[in-house]
Amino acid sequence: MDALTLLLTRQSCPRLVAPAPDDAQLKVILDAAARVPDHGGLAPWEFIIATGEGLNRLADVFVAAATEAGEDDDFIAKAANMPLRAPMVITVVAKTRSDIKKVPELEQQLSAGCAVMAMQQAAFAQGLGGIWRTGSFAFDETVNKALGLDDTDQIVGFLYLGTPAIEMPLKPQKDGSTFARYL
Ligand SMILES: Cc1cc2nc3c(=O)[nH]c(=O)nc-3n(C[C@H](O)[C@H](O)[C@H](O)COP(=O)(O)O)c2cc1C
Repeated sequence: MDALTLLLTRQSCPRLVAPAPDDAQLKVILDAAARVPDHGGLAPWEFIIATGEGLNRLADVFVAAATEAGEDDDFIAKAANMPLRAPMVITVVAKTRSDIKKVPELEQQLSAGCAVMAMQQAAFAQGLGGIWRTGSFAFDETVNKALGLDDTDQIVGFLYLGTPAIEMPLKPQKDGSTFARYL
């Protein structure tokens, strides 16, 4: 797939099944993430890969967080199933530093966000599917602790990856110029 076709046809796929990205595909996905714009070369990211049993461990983390938050049984049951909606989930964490004056933390989080997008694009370009999700567990102290994150870390996405279960019709193209203006 050429670069412009990728940029102009990328879309999310919420229905994902096995197989997960294989080792070679995953390497491309992670290398694409490590290639994103990164002010100051801080590499302010961490990619936590869950597949196989790891998905059950992530489900346990979500259940613990939902329980701790006092959610009802329906939500807890939903939480237990969330990571099982794909054969691989990569939790992308912005590991920001506040002591670097020339690189505000927002820029570091944006770089981590770019990493999510780069990974989704790298998956898509290899014929895989993916969807970037967040939800309350991206902003949850219990989840952060269970994943061994620091207080200053911020989860910017759970990237669900796998093989598209269905062929997604191409969404209509939005006209980008409608969001633009000249100064
Ligand atoms: C930061 C961020 C968080 C998101 N969180 C969710 C989410 O929790 N659940 C969801 O269904 N979609 C979420 N989305 C939207 C999907 O990733 C996706 O972009 C959307 O379904 C539109 O599909 P498209 O990418 O094919 O245009 C999020 C997108 C972004 C950028």
